[in-house]
Amino acid sequence: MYVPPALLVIAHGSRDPRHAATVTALCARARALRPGLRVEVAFLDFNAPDVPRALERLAADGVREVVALPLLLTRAFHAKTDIPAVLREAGARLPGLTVRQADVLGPSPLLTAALERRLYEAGLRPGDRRSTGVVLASAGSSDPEAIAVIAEIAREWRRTTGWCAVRPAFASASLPRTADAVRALRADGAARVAVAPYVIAPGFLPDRIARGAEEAGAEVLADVLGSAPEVARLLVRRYEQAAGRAVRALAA
Ligand SMILES: C[C@@]1(CC(=O)O)c2cc3[nH]c(cc4nc(cc5[nH]c(cc(n2)[C@H]1CCC(=O)O)[C@@](C)(CC(=O)O)[C@@H]5CCC(=O)O)C(CC(=O)O)=C4CCC(=O)O)c(CCC(=O)O)c3CC(=O)O
Ligand SMILES: [Co+2]
Repeated sequence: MYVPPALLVIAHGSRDPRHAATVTALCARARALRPGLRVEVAFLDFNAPDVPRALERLAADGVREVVALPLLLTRAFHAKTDIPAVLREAGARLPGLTVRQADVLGPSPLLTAALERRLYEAGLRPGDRRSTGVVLASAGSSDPEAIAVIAEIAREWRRTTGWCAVRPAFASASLPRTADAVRALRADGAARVAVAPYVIAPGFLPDRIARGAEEAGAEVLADVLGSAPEVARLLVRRYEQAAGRAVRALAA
């Protein structure tokens, strides 16, 4: 009988307890979309279980195949270096287990849809589009590829949906900060500025984004992506893309 690979969602982790609570809620939503699929969570830092412990548990339960899905929006340090190293190391100690790393979540039209959902929940209306400048406020990275992708998402979002302007901002490692992007949008002539945090869960960096929005007087601050239904669907999609590759690899 074909048993689909288990899904191990690998989240960043945070000292802020809202982070793990949000990740847990998101995974519950993904589980509800695929009853029968085993979905577990592990954290890179700050929260338990860590990735080796979660893989040990799966192996102990007789699981043979795992899709490890980075709960990350960009292919940067954590996705390119950190997670592959952790998986290699843990996998070497669990020879009965095959672990495949799925692609990161972004970019995806589902994420843009979730950003729009959060903006409307925060009070924007469809008629506000042409007079509203939006800050795409990401966590930031020292990886230039990730920064370039965020800038491209901002351009594409503006082009396809008709916001007055969309500017990227970064909460760590890279510039501009949220407050600078809010001021730049005002200088562009936006009548109203909305900050859309492009992050998964509340925590240290999202709080920094919120402070920047407040400091520069943004009219609207959207919630984080969190357990938006579009994000839960995207988890399942990235799992299926990686699991499909696994099935083809077995057949070859
Ligand atoms: C490597 C680095 C930047 C660099 O230098 O490249 C970087 C990279 C990335 N972090 C990402 C995400 C998150 N980072 C945090 C938290 C912290 N991140 C911090 C630092 C650094 N993070 C730089 C190392 C500097 C160094 O220490 O050498 C901390 C320690 C301190 C600080 O920022 O000052 C602070 C802990 C604060 C504390 O102590 O509590 C949280 C949780 C939270 O915010 O609470 C989330 C989840 C947000 C969410 O929910 O989405 C992503 C996005 C991945 C994606 O989704 O794409 C990338 C990009 C990537 O992978 O590169
Ligand atoms: Co970080």
